[in-house]
Amino acid sequence: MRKMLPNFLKPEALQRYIGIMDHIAQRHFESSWENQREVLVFPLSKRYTFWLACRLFVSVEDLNHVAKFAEPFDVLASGLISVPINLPGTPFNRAIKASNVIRKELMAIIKQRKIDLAEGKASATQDILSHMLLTSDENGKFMQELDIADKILGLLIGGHDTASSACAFIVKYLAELPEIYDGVYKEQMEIAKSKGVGELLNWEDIKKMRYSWNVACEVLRLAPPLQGAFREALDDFTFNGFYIPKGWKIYWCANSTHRNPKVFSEPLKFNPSRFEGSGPPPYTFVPFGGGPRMCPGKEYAKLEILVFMHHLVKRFSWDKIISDEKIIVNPMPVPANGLPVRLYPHNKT
Ligand code: HEM
Repeated sequence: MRKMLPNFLKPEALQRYIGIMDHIAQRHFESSWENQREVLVFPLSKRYTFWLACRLFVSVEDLNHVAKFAEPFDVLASGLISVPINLPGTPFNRAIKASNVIRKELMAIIKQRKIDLAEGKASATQDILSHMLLTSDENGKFMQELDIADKILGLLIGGHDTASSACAFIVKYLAELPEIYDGVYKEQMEIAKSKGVGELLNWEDIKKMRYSWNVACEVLRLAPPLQGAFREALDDFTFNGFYIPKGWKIYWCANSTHRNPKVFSEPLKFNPSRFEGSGPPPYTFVPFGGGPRMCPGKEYAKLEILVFMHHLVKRFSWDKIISDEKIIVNPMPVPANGLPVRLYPHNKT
């Protein structure tokens, strides 16, 4: 299944979802940002990415239904990195119970979808669930319902706090760097102005968002949502004078890799031009990991981040309410106070 995941999340498969992302982003900004003088960015960016995931993975769009997932999901997320003691009341135990609630809800959706597909009431391309139900592996075998529920749960977990952390940090850096904000604003307004009334974003528009993506990459370099991951040494080797025996677990770290001055001159300086042309050499910029276990959600994340940036800068400029807000890492980097900002709508300034 790990081999099949990229099939559901590769750019060709995701292109058809850009319009839906645009539509959900529009509804999100209308309901949660517009007509507000101040907002708390981090909870809102989480709401945006979770709503998108519910819609794109399993066609759950109604906010009451989204909330049915969101509540147990928060419990699950807070128990993900916890002491694995399965006793009543422990975060680990609560996370297991919450994952069972979500799995049950997903199973009901999957069963209903199978019926709807058979009766022609659901479409093969409406979301990733339909795609999974209708795709077989190289031996013609289809996935079991429980397997699909687990894969979707895995995608929800993988994509939950990561992309929302990236969106929140984009808001932070754009507030701090007006000239970078101007570049993103100019690029996104050119795209916005080229669209007819009610016309949704498409793949061609995404391809024009080059500068915005360079900015997002620079944010991911300086504030990678995942700090790293484990690998196992397949053979004995020596690194920087340290002998590592076969079988040892090794932790690779995105933060220190991204601040290597031999690759990124003035590593603490925000400079999106590092990503122009062919960008940094392989394995030096690793917010999504690398090698065979690289994040399968990379392209999906890219689309949701760019659609977020489009809607954000098209509507507002903003400034931070707490100029020196601290960043805590738990386990993702998050602004300690949730990043409160003051909004300045373009049409009212
Ligand atoms: C900015 C957003 C994201 C970042 C920075 C990120 C980063 C990562 C990283 C560093 C890994 C570990 C890769 C490795 O070990 O080499 C990973 C794994 C994973 N990610 Fe993402 N991710 C993001 C968004 C997403 C999204 C949106 C999804 C789902 C649609 C997703 C699904 C997954 C899954 C399922 C894995 C586990 C893959 C495996 O174990 O083989 N991620 N991600």
